[in-house]
Amino acid sequence: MSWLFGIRNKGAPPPDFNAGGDLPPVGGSGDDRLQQPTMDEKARRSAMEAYRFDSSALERAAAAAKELEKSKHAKEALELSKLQEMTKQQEMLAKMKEYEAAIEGSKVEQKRAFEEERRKTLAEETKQHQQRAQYQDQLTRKRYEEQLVQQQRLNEENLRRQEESVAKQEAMRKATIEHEMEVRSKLEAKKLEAEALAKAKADRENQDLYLEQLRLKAAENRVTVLESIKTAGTVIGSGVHSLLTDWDKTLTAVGGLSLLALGVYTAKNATSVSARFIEARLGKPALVRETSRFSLLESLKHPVLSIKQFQTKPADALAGVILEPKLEERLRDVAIATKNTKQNRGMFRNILMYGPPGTGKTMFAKKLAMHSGLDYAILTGGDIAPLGNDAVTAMHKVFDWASTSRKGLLLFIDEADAFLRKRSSESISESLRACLNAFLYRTGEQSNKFMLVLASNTPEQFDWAVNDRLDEMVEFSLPGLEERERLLRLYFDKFVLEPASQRHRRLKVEQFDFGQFCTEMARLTEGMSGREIAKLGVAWQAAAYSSTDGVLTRQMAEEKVRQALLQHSQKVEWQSEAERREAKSLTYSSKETTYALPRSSAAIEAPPGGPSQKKPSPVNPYTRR
Ligand SMILES: Nc1ncnc2c1ncn2[C@@H]1O[C@H](COP(=O)(O)OP(=O)(O)OP(=O)(O)O)[C@@H](O)[C@H]1O
Repeated sequence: MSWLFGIRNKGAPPPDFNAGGDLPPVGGSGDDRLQQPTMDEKARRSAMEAYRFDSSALERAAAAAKELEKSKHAKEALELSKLQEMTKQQEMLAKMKEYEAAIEGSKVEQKRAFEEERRKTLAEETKQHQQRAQYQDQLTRKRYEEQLVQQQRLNEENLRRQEESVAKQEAMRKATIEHEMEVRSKLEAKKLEAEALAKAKADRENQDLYLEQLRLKAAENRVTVLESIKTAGTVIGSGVHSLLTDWDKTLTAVGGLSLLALGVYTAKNATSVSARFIEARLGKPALVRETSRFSLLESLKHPVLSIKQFQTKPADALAGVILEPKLEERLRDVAIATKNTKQNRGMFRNILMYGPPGTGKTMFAKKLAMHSGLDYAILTGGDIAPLGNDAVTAMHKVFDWASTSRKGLLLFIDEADAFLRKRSSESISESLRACLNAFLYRTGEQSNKFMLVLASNTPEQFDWAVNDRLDEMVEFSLPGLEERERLLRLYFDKFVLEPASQRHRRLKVEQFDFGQFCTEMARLTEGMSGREIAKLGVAWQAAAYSSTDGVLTRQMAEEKVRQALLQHSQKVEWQSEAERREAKSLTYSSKETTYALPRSSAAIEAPPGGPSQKKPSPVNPYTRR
């Protein structure tokens, strides 16, 4: 029924206004479509449409009203339609409100955009202001700089003018002075000439007078000297006469003179003896580099160190020294013999320790001294040559000092070949020869005060007399595979594991098989000395400390070994070069206890296959495999 109130259902078909009309249908059948309307016809139809009135709707409305009147639900229908109308109106109102809100929103948006635009404009204006101000500032600066330049130019011009005028004045003044000097010198010359002439004239006139004066002065002088000699002779003569005639006086004079001479002589000798005594007991000789012996001066200088030295107890002579088992056995015998000698106050034996550097010679000598309850003193042969003529005195001082030791002294001379060379050798200087003689003199007899331990890398250079004084010769060779492994373990433990176990240290170690690692590295480090392996331990520690987290990884440790090997091969190359030049012995027999089997330099230079063959890779000639 909605169509009655002008509401048409979407699905309902539109009323057929053409039904029964005289207008032709718009669509039509296929035949009608063939007959297309003409243009006039179309115009006419549209004009008719404008004035046409549809009366069928009214008719239907009337019929419906009638029907409604008859219906008993007419009132409810009306109410319902009213309600529908109100609902629609409310919906329309809500939509209007929405539109209004949208309009308000758009106004706000418009205002915001406007404000944004205004802000941008303001910023742009400010920027332009700034640019203008900068530009003006630049202009002002430029102007100021130009003014400055102009001012400077003016100043320079003024200065130049002033300088010119000063130079002119100076030139004038100089010319005046020169003229004045010229005039004055001419006057002076004339004056001098006149004076000389006048003096010459006067001298000529007074010549006789001068000669007379000189003669008188000489006669007076002669008389005075003769008188003085006569008086002195009389006085001394009468003195000697009275001394000789009076016996008491003669005796007193002789006695007094003798006493005076004796006093001077005694004082001189007593001073030097007491000085030597004090020096021998209190101070250590300058040649001694390091000593465990107590000395008052040293203990005052290093009190803590001295107390520590007192507290150290005799330790095992081979503790921490890793050597070939046979050598260890031999050294242990040496240590026991030394200890017993000390205890029984026997005569000490002199030992020579030879072999490549860094194989533990010094280390063992120190431990030997401590083990036997002796003091030790370390000297270096290289310190003696620079002393020149004083070397002999210094050498005597060392032995004097050694002889005063109460505990007994192990005198360790490192690099002994530096001054104990063959006396026939040309390279030994006169003072070194004298020093060697002094050494030989002081070591000619066995001593129960000191034990002599010599260390050398080239013992074949020793003088025969030195060799004659040696009781035992021990060779220290480079560590073999087993010893290297033990050394690696020792220093890995000392420098890495031990610090890592201490909480306050920053050092840590990654978890890996340390034993396996040391075994592998021992195979790689062939030819390295004990010192080089000890340094490798320090390098591991340093690597850990230098890492960000303080952790030593296996990779880092391996890298350090690789670097140490590279450095080692480089050192060996240098060493062989130097030794070739000096034609020194390069090899030691590791098995025998004899030494000095010099190899000819040609043998080193030329590889077995002839000189044209490839140079052998640098292998340490001391290596024991
Ligand atoms: N056999 C070894 N066992 C343990 N450590 C060793 C050994 N050899 C060398 N070292 C280490 O190397 C360092 C130096 O050794 P040492 O001074 O005893 O060598 P050296 O043979 O006297 O050398 P040089 O001939 O150059 O004086 C020692 O402090 C020690 O850390």
